[in-house]
Formats: sequence, structure tokens, C-alpha cells
Amino acid sequence: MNAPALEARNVSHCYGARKALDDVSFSVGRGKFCVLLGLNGAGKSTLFSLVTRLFALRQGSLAVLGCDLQREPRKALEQLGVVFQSRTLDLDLSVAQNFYYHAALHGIGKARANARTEELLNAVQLADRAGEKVRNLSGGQMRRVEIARALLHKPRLLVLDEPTVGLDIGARADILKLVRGLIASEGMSVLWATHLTDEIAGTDDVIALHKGKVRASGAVTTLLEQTGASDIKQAFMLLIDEEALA
Ligand SMILES: Nc1ncnc2c1ncn2[C@@H]1O[C@H](COP(=O)(O)OP(=O)(O)OP(=O)(O)O)[C@@H](O)[C@H]1O
Repeated sequence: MNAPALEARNVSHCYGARKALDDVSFSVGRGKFCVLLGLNGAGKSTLFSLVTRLFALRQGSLAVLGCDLQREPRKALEQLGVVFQSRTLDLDLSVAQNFYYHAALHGIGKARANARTEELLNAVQLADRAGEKVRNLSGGQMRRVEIARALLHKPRLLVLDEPTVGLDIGARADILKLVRGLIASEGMSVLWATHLTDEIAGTDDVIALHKGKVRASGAVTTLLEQTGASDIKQAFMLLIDEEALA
């Protein structure tokens, strides 16, 4: 059975009286680069917290590659790689030590951790920095390390919450290229949260999230047809029905 990489069904989440997600349903197709597009406060981070089980899911269901997060949490999380919005590297450890620590958390043995660390640092072109303290790296290099580290246990779905925040144009382009390349090389699916429409390619899928609701989802071409817009930025503006988009 070919279940989607991620499937959300009727997911809602409240913080007290505030509804951050309101009956959210979508799916991320296998092998897809899917952009979760939303302005500040749309509910992107809340959705990430539910997908990673940081928050308990109280309404609706989430499944990773067909594994229900509530019923089979371990199996579902094994297939998931996560890059959070805020950095989670230990700055005073070396790049490789950060990998080994993460590998231990995932129960990956030393030999496999060594081999995989070397392979992944090569993939993100940072093999020559393996022994260096993370503190000495640039913001873009740290992001590359975090993305590579998230792949240690060979997840089949990688979710990233605004991974390019604070990076310059060059570093942003590098990260995007890297993650798009991983879809091919690691055979993965990606859910990429952002508020930046210029990070979207014509071949991507998009979930337009606004004020906790999915306004539309599907291929870029479908959203353009649906809205009659000439580009995805205009389509998003029409979908959220607001005049200004930063
Ligand atoms: N811990 C919390 N307590 C109360 N309200 C919260 C909490 N976290 C988020 N919210 C509210 O929930 C809504 C969705 O926030 P969320 O952080 O999920 O959005 P976002 O799309 O990730 O925004 P950003 O791009 O700014 O990170 C907002 O109205 C926010 O104020």
C-alpha cells in the first residue's frame, strides 16, 4: 500500500481559547518537496509540534508513511527526520560529536554512526570541518550540519520548520538545493515550512495555511489554475484574501 509520506486528517489544536489549527487536512506525497506556506501565526510551528509529538494530538489524526502517530508512535517517528526552527546543535562539541550524540539517542551503533557521519558530512560538503567546534561555523554551515544530522537514522520524511531564517540569499539557495537534492539521493519526501514564496519551485506541492486553516493545497500549477494567478505569490495573496504580503 502506498500511503502518503504524511497525512493529516481533521487536525485541530487550541492554546486555551485560541484555535491555532482548525480542522486541518492535507497529504504530502512520497518523493515530493511540499511547502507549508503561511504567514507568522498561521500555525506552522504548532503543526510541527504535533507531527514530532512535542504536543499531544487531541483532535484529528496524523500518519507518517501510513503509521498512525497515536497508535504506532515509535514506528512513525523512526521514519521522521526533523529540523526545528531554533538551532539544536551543541556549540561546544565538534560537528562529529554532535552526530555521535544524536546517533546514540537513536540507538545507532558506533561503526554505523561513524560511516553515516562521514557519508552525510560529505553530502553537505563539510567533511573537512568534522573535528571543529560547531561554534566556529557560519549560520548556513550550522544549518547544513543540522539537516545532515537529521538524516542519520535514514528517515523517509524530512520536516523542516523555516530552515532558512536568518540566512543570507546565498546560504538560503544552498540549503534549498541541498534539500531538493536529498529527495533524489536519499529517496525522501520533504515538508518545508516557510513564509517566503520565493522558496517555492514550479514542480513543488504547496499547502497554503492561513489563520489555522488550509486555504488550498496541491501542485503549484493547480493552485495557479484555481486562482487564475500568474505566480505563486499572487495565488497565495488571493487565497488568503489579504492585500499585503511581506
Ligand atoms: N505556547 C503558546 N501559547 C499560546 N498561544 C500560542 C502558543 N504558541 C503559538 N500560539 C498561537 O498560535 C497561533 C499559531 O502560532 P504558530 O507559532 O504555530 O504559527 P507559525 O505559523 O509557526 O508562526 P511563525 O512563522 O511566527 O513561527 C498564533 O496565534 C500564536 O500566537
